[in-house]
Amino acid sequence: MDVFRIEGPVRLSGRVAVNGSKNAALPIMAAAILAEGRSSLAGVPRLSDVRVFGDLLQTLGCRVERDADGRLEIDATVIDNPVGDYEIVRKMRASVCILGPLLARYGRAEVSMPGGCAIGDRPINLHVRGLQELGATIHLKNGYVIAEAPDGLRGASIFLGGSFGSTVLGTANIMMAATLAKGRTVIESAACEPEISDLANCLNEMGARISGIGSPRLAIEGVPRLHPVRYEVIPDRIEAGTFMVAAAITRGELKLVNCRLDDMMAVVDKLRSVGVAVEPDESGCTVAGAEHIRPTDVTTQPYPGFPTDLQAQLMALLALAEGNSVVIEKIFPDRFMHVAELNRMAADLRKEGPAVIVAGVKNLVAAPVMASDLRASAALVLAGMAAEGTTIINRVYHIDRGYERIEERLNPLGAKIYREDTPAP
Ligand SMILES: CC(=O)N[C@H]1[C@@H](OP(=O)(O)OP(=O)(O)OC[C@H]2O[C@@H](n3ccc(=O)[nH]c3=O)[C@H](O)[C@@H]2O)O[C@H](CO)[C@@H](O)[C@@H]1O
Ligand SMILES: C=C(OP(=O)(O)O)C(=O)O
Repeated sequence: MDVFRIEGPVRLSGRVAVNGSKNAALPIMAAAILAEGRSSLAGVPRLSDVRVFGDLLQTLGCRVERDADGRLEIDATVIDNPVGDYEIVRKMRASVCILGPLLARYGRAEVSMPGGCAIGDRPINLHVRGLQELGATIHLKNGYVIAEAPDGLRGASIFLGGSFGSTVLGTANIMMAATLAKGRTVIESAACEPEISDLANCLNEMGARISGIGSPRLAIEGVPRLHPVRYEVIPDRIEAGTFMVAAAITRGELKLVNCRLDDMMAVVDKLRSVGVAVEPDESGCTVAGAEHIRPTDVTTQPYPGFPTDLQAQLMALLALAEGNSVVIEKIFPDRFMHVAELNRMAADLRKEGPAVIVAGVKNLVAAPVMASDLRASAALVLAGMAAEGTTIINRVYHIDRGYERIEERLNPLGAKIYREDTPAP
């Protein structure tokens, strides 16, 4: 099993290109199911989540391969096994978004319930209810969601709100299903995340008729069929945010290219408020750390608020601020697995329900730590680059889910991150 050995502290400088977005690419890969034929996607990052999703599509009957230019080609001419197998689906939450497209194209889908994971409870009740409102019958058998619509789906008005805001993948699932439904669907309280807008734009390129893109009210006029697409996914705003914090926590300076600051207003605003300089330019921005980081309060929220997927990384930075900060997690109130690990590195963090009080310390100190989930692992890499000494991060397969060979991208900028193989215990 791979571990990271990180030597710190370092100061990063240089230019780094942000990859295509994982959380846009995965639902867009699912959208390829909706059209008979071969779709071609650019900007799909080479991540373990993408490989797993490709394996899932292949089990359905699709052919998935990279072409010579690195585009991901998905041939969905044949879908002959509309089953999302437990062994694959359990690895990744996004697998659940094959449910809507399979149901719409094939009239039936059996998809294993995605398990809970280290970031807390992750129900799919809103996905199920939305699909039922489109006319599907749904029941649970042996841990599988069995969804059927032999006579097709029909448009409906669907409300997707909850106390936490909306559901991102739930919006994706229902929007995809509705593209082939008879009549008009309106999704109220739809997720407004840029990844949902990217999916909607891709679906429209496939012949769908979706309006209200980027707003909480999506209207979808059903069409009889969609066609395959050539499409390029948007840059990953979470990877970009992670690189921004990397510049800040190492008091370095990074130029980010392929970065859409317009998708990151809350992040940029928060970083500026603690003293980090973010200067936009034609292809992205330059981010420069400060010798002194100011404390702040931050609450994670649905887009356009501060994203939960950057909460752990920001907390690593605030651990070094001059004073006390408060981090409140409103989307996944238990998403704090990084707290104990950062404390092992001499941070001073105290969890109080869905909040963490961060008492800034002068220095972090290297330690052996455990990666528990994707963004918690990213926070540990960031902390490791700032800490004095040798940090060992176990279970780095979590970080490979969402960051492509992160050590090979940070080391040319001055990081000292070494991937080492340790025998399983
Ligand atoms: C692959 C992908 O894109 N994952 C992202 C997606 O996850 P995902 O789409 O799974 O997250 P959701 O937006 O669905 O979850 C938001 C909140 O809604 C609740 N909920 C969700 C569905 C449901 O049927 N019932 C329900 O109660 C969840 O428990 C959570 O409290 O959005 C999250 C919130 O921005 C991000 O952290 C994840 O990185
Ligand atoms: C939580 C994440 O992904 P997933 O929803 O696939 O677990 C993430 O990208 O931060």
